[in-house]
Amino acid sequence: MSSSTPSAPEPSTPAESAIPEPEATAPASPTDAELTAALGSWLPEQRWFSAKGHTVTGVDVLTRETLATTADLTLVHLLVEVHLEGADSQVFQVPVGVRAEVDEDLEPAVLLRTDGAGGQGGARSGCVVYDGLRDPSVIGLLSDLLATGGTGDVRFLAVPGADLPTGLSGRVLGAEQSNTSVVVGDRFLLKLFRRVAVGVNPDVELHQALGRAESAHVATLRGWIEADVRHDETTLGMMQDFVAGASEGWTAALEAVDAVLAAGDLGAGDFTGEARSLGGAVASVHRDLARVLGTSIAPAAETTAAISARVESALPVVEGLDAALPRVRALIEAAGETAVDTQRIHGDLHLGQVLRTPDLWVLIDFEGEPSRSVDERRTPDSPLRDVAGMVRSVDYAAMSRVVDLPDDAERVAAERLAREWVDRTVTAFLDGYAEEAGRDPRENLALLRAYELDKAVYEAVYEARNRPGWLSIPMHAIERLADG
Ligand SMILES: Nc1ncnc2c1ncn2[C@@H]1O[C@H](COP(=O)(O)OP(=O)(O)O)[C@@H](O)[C@H]1O
Ligand SMILES: O=P(O)(O)O[C@H]1O[C@H](CO)[C@@H](O[C@H]2O[C@H](CO)[C@@H](O)[C@H](O)[C@H]2O)[C@H](O)[C@H]1O
Repeated sequence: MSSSTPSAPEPSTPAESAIPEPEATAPASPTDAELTAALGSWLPEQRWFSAKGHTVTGVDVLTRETLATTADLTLVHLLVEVHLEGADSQVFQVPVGVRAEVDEDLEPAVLLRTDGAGGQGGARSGCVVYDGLRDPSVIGLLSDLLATGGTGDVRFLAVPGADLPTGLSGRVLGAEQSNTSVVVGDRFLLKLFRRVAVGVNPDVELHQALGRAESAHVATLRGWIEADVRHDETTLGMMQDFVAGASEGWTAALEAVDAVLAAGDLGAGDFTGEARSLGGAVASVHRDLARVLGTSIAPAAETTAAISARVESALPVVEGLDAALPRVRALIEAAGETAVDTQRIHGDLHLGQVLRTPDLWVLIDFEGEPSRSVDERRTPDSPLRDVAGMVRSVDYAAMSRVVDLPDDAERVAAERLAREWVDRTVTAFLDGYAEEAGRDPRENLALLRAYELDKAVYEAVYEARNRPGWLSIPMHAIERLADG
């Protein structure tokens, strides 16, 4: 990919471009001033806007590049810097479509309508600017650029032999998450990172490494999009095979929990077989990452200091966290006595990051926690962090189904059943991991618990900012962990 990842395959040479040349009839472009004014109110409403909870004090267009122009559509790539009160600014990627007018189905994606007044260089007609990733034609243009190799400031690079066809169109995936993923031609999954973290994104780097290891538990990487941001090569997106016919681990786990709660019987939603094979898949991916990218040892004190720092920084954001503080500190201290085996890991593993195909589990989204810097995310860490992430997620799946129940005897019974389901499922997951890894994560229980706590604190901050109705899920987990 770059000088910073020397073993990565070189991108393939661009073929003849399928992107049409600009045409005279293309719609007018908005000015930067129009864009920044509109983005100031539009960005905070987006699910992927990671600066929620901060007041936006200003928006600057950092870079603006027209990527493609057809008769009725201009695709403009924007990197925008959002200035925040009392916090560091954040950079977001916003590819926009510009048309003279849009169909009804694109109305919800509209960011700005100009009336044509205020344009630079004389009169111009009005235009509609909208979130490009909602438009199948825009997705098609991005995919064509990957297939043919875009050579502007935003670079489109295909993995050698990727053999990407042109002329595909796309659709946005239902659920918006930290980033925006679209399906292209029902064959590929194109993900555009929304908050741009300067540097090479671990999602591309680790997919490349696991490709070299021929891991069966990841989708094949086909290409990526990058640009220099503040002089550093920075990943903006990636294209990989779309895993067809797969169900998300989160959905599968919820179905099992629902069956248990509806029947009042653990046997009705047994997830232990799935959890066991999931544990095996995670262990297999860890082994491959260690083999290709190496291992190291870190003093446990470094790990516990980082967890303590996370807890401290969460205190002002998460109301009530301070009540558990002395017990939380004791839990963290207990983990600080041994050295930690480290390697590259997934970094943000949960049930929403695993896909169940008829044959096996596939792990996705190796980006790490989006709120960390790229350097932090690329630092080797204990595989127990991933194990803890999945343990927390099993708890989430069960508790998300009881969190909204009225506070009565029925809820108490449901909670008890849900907790038993969690215990069984977690045990099976850890058994499956131990069997494949040849090493049981429970051998270092104090460290495993410290990572669970770390994740629960991260989740508490995440929920406080994004889903306050679910805040009690990680808060209860913190209480349980703190109580030993
Ligand atoms: N290779 C793939 N094949 C099929 N679906 C995928 C693939 N990768 C991701 N997805 C789907 O896209 C969603 C978002 O992908 P993810 O990488 O987790 O994005 P984010 O960084 O926004 O969390 C996932 O929850 C999953 O349902
Ligand atoms: O969108 P990402 O995949 O990058 O992850 C972020 O959002 C997740 C929520 O979608 C959040 O995960 C938390 O909720 C999940 C259920 O929605 C649950 O499975 C996870 O265990 C829980 O941590 C994740 O932490 C955040 O980084």
